[in-house]
Amino acid sequence: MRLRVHDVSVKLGGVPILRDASLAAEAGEVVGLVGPNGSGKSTLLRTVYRSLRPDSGGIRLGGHDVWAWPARTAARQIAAVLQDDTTPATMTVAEVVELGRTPHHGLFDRNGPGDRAVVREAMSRAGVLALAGRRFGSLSGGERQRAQLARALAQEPCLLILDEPTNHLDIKARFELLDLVRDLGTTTLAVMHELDLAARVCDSLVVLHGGRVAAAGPVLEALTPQVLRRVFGVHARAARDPDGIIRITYAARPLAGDRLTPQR
Ligand SMILES: Nc1ncnc2c1ncn2[C@@H]1O[C@H](COP(=O)(O)OP(=O)(O)OP(=O)(O)O)[C@@H](O)[C@H]1O
Repeated sequence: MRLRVHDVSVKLGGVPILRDASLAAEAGEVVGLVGPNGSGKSTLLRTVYRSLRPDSGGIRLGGHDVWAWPARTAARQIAAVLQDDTTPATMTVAEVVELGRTPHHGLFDRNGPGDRAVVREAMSRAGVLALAGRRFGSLSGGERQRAQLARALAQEPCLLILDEPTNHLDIKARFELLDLVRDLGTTTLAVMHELDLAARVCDSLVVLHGGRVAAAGPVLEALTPQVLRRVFGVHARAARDPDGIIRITYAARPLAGDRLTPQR
């Protein structure tokens, strides 16, 4: 489903955190939200998954105002995998993933055969089927991350929200998870810190800086040397290599060909 965030502004404690932030994700696209620490990425995500109502602007999913939906409708449409995880440690992985089915029926209704098949498939895709009987609290950081993703997949959402999805994952697991996200075909908005990984998985990027959108578009259009320097404070260049993979080269000094403001 197509996502539109238009002119979202948020103040927290009287301080402007987001200023007229807009972004778009077409149906099935993976859009990366990148920017330095404190630029407002998590705050913007919160307005989309309805944990924080924007002061102005709006969020539309498939043409519907997500803030006008009843909570249950929104829970069926939007799944979020977040860092601040409050999942009870005593629940098994299977029970955690089953929670993803709750918006599709009542909290106290039992899962039917259809639900159980969805849960099993979600665990299989996220690579946690072998952990189904393990207590959530006994999992490693990466295993928890995959269990949370399985719960989100079991929700069968139209929009997937990911906050630093590769945190805690080893390098192989990072690539596996990002390839899985790509293959889902679900509209996805993901906060990502590692620009190389964002470039690999995302159809387009939105660069936040001081609560405003500083650049947006296909990866190579968004991550220009100027944006990398002005927003992230690094000398770097993004380029597609002969394998078709976008790589980012970082340097201690300005790279040849960079246009720099003359130094006094
Ligand atoms: N309740 C609050 N009151 C005041 N300021 C807040 C509040 N919550 C967040 N902020 C501030 O809003 C700004 C944006 O925070 P946010 O978590 O959205 O940034 P971020 O880009 O996700 O950062 P990071 O990359 O470090 O996770 C930060 O300066 C943060 O300190």
